[in-house]
Amino acid sequence: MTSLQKPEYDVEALSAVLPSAFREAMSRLAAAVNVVTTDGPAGRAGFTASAVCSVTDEPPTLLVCINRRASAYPSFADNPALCVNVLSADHQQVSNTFGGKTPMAERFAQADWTTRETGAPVLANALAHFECRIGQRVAVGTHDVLFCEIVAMSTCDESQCLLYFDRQYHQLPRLAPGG
Ligand SMILES: NC(=O)c1ccc[n+]([C@@H]2O[C@H](COP(=O)([O-])OP(=O)(O)OC[C@H]3O[C@@H](n4cnc5c(N)ncnc54)[C@H](O)[C@@H]3O)[C@@H](O)[C@H]2O)c1
Ligand SMILES: Cc1cc2c(cc1C)N(C[C@H](O)[C@H](O)[C@H](O)COP(=O)(O)O)c1[nH]c(=O)[nH]c(=O)c1N2
Repeated sequence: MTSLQKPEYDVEALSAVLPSAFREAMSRLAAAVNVVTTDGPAGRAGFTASAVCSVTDEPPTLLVCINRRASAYPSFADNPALCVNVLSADHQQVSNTFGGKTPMAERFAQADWTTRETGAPVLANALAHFECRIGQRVAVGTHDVLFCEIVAMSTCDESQCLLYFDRQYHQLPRLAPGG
């Protein structure tokens, strides 16, 4: 299903909490950093996203939250597929470029890309990539939550993890098995 659904709770009541206080508290929630990409009839686009989460493994599904004001939004609104590229520690500059006010062509020129199952750009040397068909789209406040069914994946065991915590990037090393 691809229709936009209304949330079942009261967004007005939630907005009593100041956005600035919410962001301050959220800055303590360390998150993996991803570049989410799409291509198709509505054009190629990508943006840096920390709001990415596993939903269920039956069927394998994740969610992505995208601000409707983002320049990438029109492409994600109308294309049927996306790719979540999980960034490695080597991708900090890629994250900055896709998270800033940079034209799309310049963003993609920063790194090497391939296409596989869906046509959404797949980032070379990402820690993992999840190619997805976008299913339900739910509007919540300023963002759309995209529920994404996985159609292809890959992982890479060579690199360290890139984390965003306290408004700064951090590198998390891979431990030896059992370590
Ligand atoms: N979910 C998001 O949309 C999101 C997440 C992270 C960063 N950003 C954007 O990146 C820029 C730098 O962010 P920062 O972390 O350095 O400082 P910040 O103070 O803007 O954000 C702190 C934390 O609050 C959350 N957040 C920020 N903006 C949000 C939004 N519009 N909706 C929902 N959650 C939001 C994120 O968890 C973020 O890490 C800002 O423009 C911010 O809006 C957006
Ligand atoms: C570390 C980090 C994490 C996120 C972001 C930024 C950064 C630096 N941004 C913001 C998003 O990448 C940014 O708004 C756009 O790429 C730039 O906006 P324009 O494309 O110029 O409109 C962001 N935006 C969003 O809609 N959902 C998200 O989960 C995140 N997460």
